[in-house]
Amino acid sequence: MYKISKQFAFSASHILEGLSEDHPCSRLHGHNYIITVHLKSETLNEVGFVKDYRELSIIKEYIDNTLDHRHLNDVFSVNPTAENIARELYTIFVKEIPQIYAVEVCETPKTSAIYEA
Ligand SMILES: Nc1nc2c(c(=O)[nH]1)N=C([C@H](O)[C@H](O)COP(=O)(O)OP(=O)(O)OP(=O)(O)O)CN2
Ligand SMILES: [Zn+2]
Repeated sequence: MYKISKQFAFSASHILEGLSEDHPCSRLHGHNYIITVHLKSETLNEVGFVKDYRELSIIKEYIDNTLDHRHLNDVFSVNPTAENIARELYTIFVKEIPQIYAVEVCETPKTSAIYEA
């Protein structure tokens, strides 16, 4: 099995619902998000790629147009936790790029949430 990944970055704000009032994440705040998209394939194409990294530009377009410098509570119909964002993005991206098997969302350099199909 071959596995590749590519990272994308965006900045956005959010408020997490359902937390106690004294939880800092219940207040408006922002992150410099890093999204890692993971792809896998049992075979390579004629060039030797799972998929050309450059063909992942549709993900960058989606992130730039839909997520960057947005308030994520306005973008997603679910609470914008890292876990929920990872699953939502997986569901959107896999329709265009079926080799995607997981999406990882990092809100800080120390935290990571992965949704894997
Ligand atoms: N399982 C999850 N836990 C938390 C999420 C999440 O999406 N999933 N989100 C948050 C906050 O939005 C934000 O990520 C803050 O996280 P935290 O680790 O508390 O960030 P800090 O930089 O403040 O952490 P330090 O420990 O002070 O470095 C919270 N939890
Ligand atoms: Zn947060």
